Amino acid sequence: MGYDALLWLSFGGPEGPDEVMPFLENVTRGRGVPRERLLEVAEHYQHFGGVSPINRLNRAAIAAVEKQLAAEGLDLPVHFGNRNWQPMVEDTVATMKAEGVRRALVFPTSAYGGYSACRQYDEDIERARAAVGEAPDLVKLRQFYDHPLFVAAVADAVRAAHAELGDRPGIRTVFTAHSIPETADRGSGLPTEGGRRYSRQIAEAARLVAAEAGIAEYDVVWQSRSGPPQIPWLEPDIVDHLDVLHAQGVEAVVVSPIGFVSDHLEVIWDLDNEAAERAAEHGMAFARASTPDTDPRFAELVVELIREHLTDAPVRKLSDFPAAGCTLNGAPCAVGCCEPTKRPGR
Ligand SMILES: CC1=C(CCC(=O)O)c2cc3nc(cc4[nH]c(cc5[nH]c(cc1n2)c(C)c5CCC(=O)O)c(CCC(=O)O)c4C)C(CCC(=O)O)=C3C
Ligand SMILES: [Fe+2]
Repeated sequence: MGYDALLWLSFGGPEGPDEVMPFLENVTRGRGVPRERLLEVAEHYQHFGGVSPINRLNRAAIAAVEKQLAAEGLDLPVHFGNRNWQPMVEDTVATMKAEGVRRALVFPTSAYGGYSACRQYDEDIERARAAVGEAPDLVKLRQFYDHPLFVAAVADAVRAAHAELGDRPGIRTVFTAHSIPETADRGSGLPTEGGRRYSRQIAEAARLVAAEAGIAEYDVVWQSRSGPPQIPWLEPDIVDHLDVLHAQGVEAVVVSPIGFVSDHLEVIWDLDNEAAERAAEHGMAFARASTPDTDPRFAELVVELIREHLTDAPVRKLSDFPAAGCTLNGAPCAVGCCEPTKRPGR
């Protein structure tokens, strides 16, 4: 059961003003996102000099994982490729092939199931392999939203944000994730599960983190809605929700972007900017919990997911939902695909 590399597969983001529009065109190709929305989002990027932090954050997380691999005596070179911007995954897989990689594990930088968070990364794998020809076999690691290390890292970040607000009584904790179209959510996961894999996993992760952090009252809301306004997406939006909380007399909020692993542009714009501003308008105290990628447990988590595959270890997870996301060469998830005996590429 040999693997000779790890492919770190992420979303990608621009690294200069001229890269913003071509990046956005890659993201939204054929997805019916209105032009006005694109221009508005381009403004968010230009506000930061056209540079998304996402590539830098991925490189830093990769460096931490490389250290952890070395510390655990695992010889697995890490290659970085993106869906939407350089380094493009097609180029990365071509390099891997040229370097003689025959079989690699893939870590996608999303903890969840659903189309945008999981299935689209399978499509990226398929596209990249097709572009290269006689490509290495690529085995994707599972979804990790309910892994104890993920839950612990997010819970500590939530605790730290509460401490920032002075641990006063009456702080409301609000978990947020990227909104997706209602139809995409309903259609996510195996039909036998009843759909809504994405929003159910988000709700489950929020429940686990709240329990770990000792928080009784919390909300799960959505952010960064895109697409034409007449199409329903998951609601409520975080900014609207702050109005509701204010009307209820809530005076302090901790916002945890549980749907993301890093402080990329959607986090720093939609939360640190828009949501924080709305909270300030209402005179509400606001603290945003950090994302888990900079926590040492994140690198440990990635290496533990790798070890599951290398050693046929059982999955370590806190929810009762079936583990999912392990696929070979971009095939869709199958029932029980992450059980040790059914894992692809054994
Ligand atoms: C579920 C989900 C995640 C979490 C899972 C994961 O992390 O993979 C995620 C992550 C991200 N989304 C990102 C950026 C964007 N997402 C967009 C558009 C969309 N996202 C969607 C969903 C998600 N997105 C959807 C259903 C659309 C509509 C168009 C389509 O169906 O594709 C658009 C287009 C403009 C707009 O309309 O907002 C942009 C620029 C960045 C990078 C930020 C940076 O640059 O730092 C990251 C990490
Ligand atoms: Fe997105």
